[in-house]
Amino acid sequence: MAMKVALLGCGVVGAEVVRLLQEQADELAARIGTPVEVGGIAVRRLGRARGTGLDPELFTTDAMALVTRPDIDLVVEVIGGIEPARSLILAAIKNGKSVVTANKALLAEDGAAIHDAAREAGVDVYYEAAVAGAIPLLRPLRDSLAGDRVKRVMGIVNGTTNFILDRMHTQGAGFTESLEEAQALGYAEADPTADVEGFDSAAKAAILARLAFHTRQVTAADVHREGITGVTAGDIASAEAMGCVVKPLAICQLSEDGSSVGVRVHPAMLPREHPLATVGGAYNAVFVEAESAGRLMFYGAGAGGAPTASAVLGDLVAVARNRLAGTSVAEGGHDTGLPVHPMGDTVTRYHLALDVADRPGVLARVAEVFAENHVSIKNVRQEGHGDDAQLVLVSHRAPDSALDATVRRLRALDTVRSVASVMRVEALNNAD
Ligand SMILES: NC(=O)C1=CN([C@@H]2O[C@H](COP(=O)(O)OP(=O)(O)OC[C@H]3O[C@@H](n4cnc5c(N)ncnc54)[C@H](O)[C@@H]3O)[C@@H](O)[C@H]2O)C=CC1
Ligand SMILES: N[C@@H](CC=O)C(=O)O
Ligand code: NA
Repeated sequence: MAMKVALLGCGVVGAEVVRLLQEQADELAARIGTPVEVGGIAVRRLGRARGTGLDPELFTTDAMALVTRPDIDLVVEVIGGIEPARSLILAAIKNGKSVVTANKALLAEDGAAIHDAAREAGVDVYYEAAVAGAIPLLRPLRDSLAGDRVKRVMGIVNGTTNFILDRMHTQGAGFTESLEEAQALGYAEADPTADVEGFDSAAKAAILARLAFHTRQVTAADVHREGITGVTAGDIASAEAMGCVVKPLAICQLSEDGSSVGVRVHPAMLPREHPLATVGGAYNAVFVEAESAGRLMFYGAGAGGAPTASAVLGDLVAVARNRLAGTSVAEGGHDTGLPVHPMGDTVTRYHLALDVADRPGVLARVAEVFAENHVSIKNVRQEGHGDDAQLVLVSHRAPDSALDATVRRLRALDTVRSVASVMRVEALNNAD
């Protein structure tokens, strides 16, 4: 007997899911062991010719009636946002349906409750598309690395912001035009503030931290978040002068004593030789460092309709197979309870460009401020002279709170006309 799928949402991702379900119907049936049939599609408005080739009778605006229909086996949620997605997913679970979703915002906020409900109902909730689109990342973290100890996950998990910064570096393009291009290509969220202010990456980082460190204690609200709207042409130029590129990073890291985790999202400078520095366009890439496995890198399309639909279909096959086998994969049952530590306790490295008065004693005074805050300087160089003098400094690793205090103190110095650029610097080798 065919498995019936209810699709919630038919936008950028949903339309591609429908296309693939139709085009690959025979392969999917062979791989699952039974055909998959679209049982209904919930949309916001009826009446548009959707070009799906499907019977118009399949479209409905009553998503709740669709997810609770007795003949539906699997629900694919690609509406996005918190409500009504949460109520629809919980209703589907309660009614014994397995769920596939691409909704990072919801999972980051309420993942624990959704997994609890799924465990209780004996159904699956799979969400590979929610982080880094097409890239197989969540199932490798959940399953393949289940026997290892993950120490750090660091990556580019937002295609829109990587696309914008890449355009700024390679074409000198402006922020607004690059964002519009990313929107036209289907990479951006419905509200692109989610991308450019780091909310999307923060949700993904929370999901990654929970899976990597087996803790239920991380939600998007716990993630230190800085968007890319403050990145200036000056930052880009400063990065290039140092042989670096600016990348939108998400970093989840176990503390040195293993008692807490740091989870942060912010733009950072990366040396050009860093593997993440070469990840251009809307591509995503994620580094995972585990005790026994060492360094692993996952790379591919992190956004866009077809790549995201590929991950949705992969999950659909997995949950359909589980259902046929009468089994489900419970997630989130074990909680290490690891809490998130404040950003100030995270050890980072800063790059600073200071517009200064070019006169004797200025460098000494700047160095003094670093020393007063127990921050060691890795290197310093002066560019220009007279009224155009700029001091460019890179610190050694120090608690973020000490680096932040250093910058605040420097801003107050008479000899520092302005702080032209402040950005964290990440490196492969974390020893210095
Ligand atoms: N576009 C991308 O590259 C990626 C998107 N995602 C996620 O996939 C999900 C969908 O994203 P997109 O397809 O890009 O968004 P979209 O905005 O293109 O599509 C969402 C669709 O849901 C419909 N919708 C809204 N409320 C509804 C309701 N109550 N009932 C039925 N339909 C409703 C909207 O009318 C729209 O057509 C989001 O959770 C997003 O974060 C994940 C990875 C990549
Ligand atoms: N808006 C997101 C889409 C994928 O999650 C992005 O740009 O990465
Ligand atoms: Na993925």
